[in-house]
Amino acid sequence: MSALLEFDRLRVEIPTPVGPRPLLRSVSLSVAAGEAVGLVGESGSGKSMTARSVLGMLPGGSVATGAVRFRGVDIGGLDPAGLRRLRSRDVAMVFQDPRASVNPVRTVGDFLTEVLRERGMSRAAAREKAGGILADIGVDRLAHRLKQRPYELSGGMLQRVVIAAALAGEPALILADEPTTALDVTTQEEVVAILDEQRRQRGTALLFISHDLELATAVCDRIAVMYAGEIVEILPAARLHEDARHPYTKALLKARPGSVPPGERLQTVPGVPQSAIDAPAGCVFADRCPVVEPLCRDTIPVLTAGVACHLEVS
Ligand SMILES: Nc1ncnc2c1ncn2[C@@H]1O[C@H](COP(=O)(O)OP(=O)(O)OP(=O)(O)O)[C@@H](O)[C@H]1O
Repeated sequence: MSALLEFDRLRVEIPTPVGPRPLLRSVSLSVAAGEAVGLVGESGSGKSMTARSVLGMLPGGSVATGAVRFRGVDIGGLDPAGLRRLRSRDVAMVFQDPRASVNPVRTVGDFLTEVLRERGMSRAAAREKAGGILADIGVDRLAHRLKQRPYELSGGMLQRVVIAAALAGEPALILADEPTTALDVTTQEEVVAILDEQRRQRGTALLFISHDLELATAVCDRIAVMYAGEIVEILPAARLHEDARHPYTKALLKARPGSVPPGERLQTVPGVPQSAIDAPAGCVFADRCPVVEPLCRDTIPVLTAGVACHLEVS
């Protein structure tokens, strides 16, 4: 299966007064056409940075090495027109806060038809197509909705509109960065179900960023576990519980709310989450790992057969 999207030892550094420091240490991951991959890990591990790198949205002054390839083309080598084309045609992004994605004073109809109009579709045809997608995802009173402005919609309804806009452009890939974290639990489930169903029907690939392992497992084919700027394990979502080998993945699984009987104290991953910038020289997880060995402290384990752990590679 050839990759639609491929991160090849992507490293991102920012300048600091004490010299360049990493935000991503080395990210290698591929997403096939139509595949859904979940990127999970604690806050600061670099999930958003990884997704943003696909659209060339890295912090100013940062330097990226390695490569991010879309359909085999290195995104780092695209000119501004190529990057615009990638953003408007091939890859759509859905962020955590839907209100940050929309212009507050424009109507839902204008927001939904923008990409289609840019591609030369007539206003009437674009409205019909946008309305059709809204209907597909269960939005009622279409004519009324198209005239509404973002502040008139609930967070859940607005995130549905943002997902509809992403789908309207018929991208090959959707990057969804914690798309339901800002919503209440029931709405979260509905919005995730819509994203899951619609992208399956259309054969759209998905990079689904979440700190919620259960949610990612429910909608993804594979799960990539990220820690301090590196992918430490990649495995099929259906085998996550049985096949997890990395000590960090195992710790995350134990820290899930459903992993302890009701009333018992929830386990946490011992220690504090680290970013790439303060990760140790060897294995990124060495400082918190319950089975750390001397080798782990100074030698970086390479991601081999889906896991980056010295104890798993002999
Ligand atoms: N604009 C920026 N300039 C400098 N450092 C940044 C910038 N944005 C993020 N970082 C740092 O890069 C690292 C990775 O951040 P990122 O937002 O990708 O993590 P994350 O895993 O998505 O976390 P969260 O779940 O909290 O969103 C963090 O240490 C963060 O502080």
